[in-house]
Amino acid sequence: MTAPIVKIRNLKKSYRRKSVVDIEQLDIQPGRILGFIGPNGAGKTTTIRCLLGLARFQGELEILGKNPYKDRQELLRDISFIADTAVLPKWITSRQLLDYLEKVHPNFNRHKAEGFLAHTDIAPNAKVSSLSKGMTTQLHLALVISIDAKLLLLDEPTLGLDIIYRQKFYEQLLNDFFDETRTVLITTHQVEEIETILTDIVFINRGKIALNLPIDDIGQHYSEVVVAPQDIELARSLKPINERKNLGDTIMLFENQNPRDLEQLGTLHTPSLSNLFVAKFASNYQSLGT
Ligand SMILES: Nc1ncnc2c1ncn2[C@@H]1O[C@H](COP(=O)(O)OP(=O)(O)OP(=O)(O)O)[C@@H](O)[C@H]1O
Repeated sequence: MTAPIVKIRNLKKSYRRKSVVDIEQLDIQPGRILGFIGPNGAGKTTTIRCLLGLARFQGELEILGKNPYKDRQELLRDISFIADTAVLPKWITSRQLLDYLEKVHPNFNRHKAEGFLAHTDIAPNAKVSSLSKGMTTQLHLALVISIDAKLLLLDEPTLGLDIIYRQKFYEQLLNDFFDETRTVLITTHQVEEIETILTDIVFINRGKIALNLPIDDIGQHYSEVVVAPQDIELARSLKPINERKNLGDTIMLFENQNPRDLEQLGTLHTPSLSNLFVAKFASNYQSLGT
């Protein structure tokens, strides 16, 4: 096996003695697109800040064999990122941004960025202050995926973008950025949009990893069954982790249950990422009456 791009062992981060990240172990190999998914306040952004060397942490964290806090300067050649609070200076124009990055970043490909921007309405002389929120994000994304980085960290990258551009962005990410030498980590609450491009999912809840699986293995561990009315009590006895109603049907989601037992109850299918998310985290929201 090749060396992981990201290696985490006992990563801990607290704010005012409150533990917000506590990840025992996580390795991310090159050539993977990992969805880093969790409820609000789960610790996703804090973990990304640690990966970027922007926050001190306890434990072991290596990116390309280096410590992001100590070797930040060196690592920034190989890491590209967009933060959920992404801001660009208001006074700068799109062209000036390209000029700047070309000068300061050895791995920035101006030609590529211009190609991405050609598909938007952003004029080279447009100041950031004159762009809409979504256009600013488009500009930022075009810059970020034009950096020849080994690791791309995307924290809610498509926030504020319309649906067509969101789809286009993920297409570009796959076709024009991603290859087997690179790694992408994406956090988003719009899980259904990234489901088809992910190779792996990591669910994080209250700072801890709740699930870490290649996307193709979900079906080996999780099954959804539309349960026939007469079998509902029997199905409940197999302890589904979630039960929901859909147009009068009762659908139950099971974790690590024998498929032969489940087949007696109805047709099995692999749950979508959003249904799996709800099943795993609905208990966080019980106080909301869900
Ligand atoms: N600078 C800070 N000072 C104190 N607490 C913080 C700070 N940054 C984050 N936290 C706390 O750490 C926890 C994790 O926050 P984080 O932003 O990592 O969550 P998240 O998973 O990215 O959430 P969301 O999906 O809502 O963006 C939260 O309880 C948050 O209040």
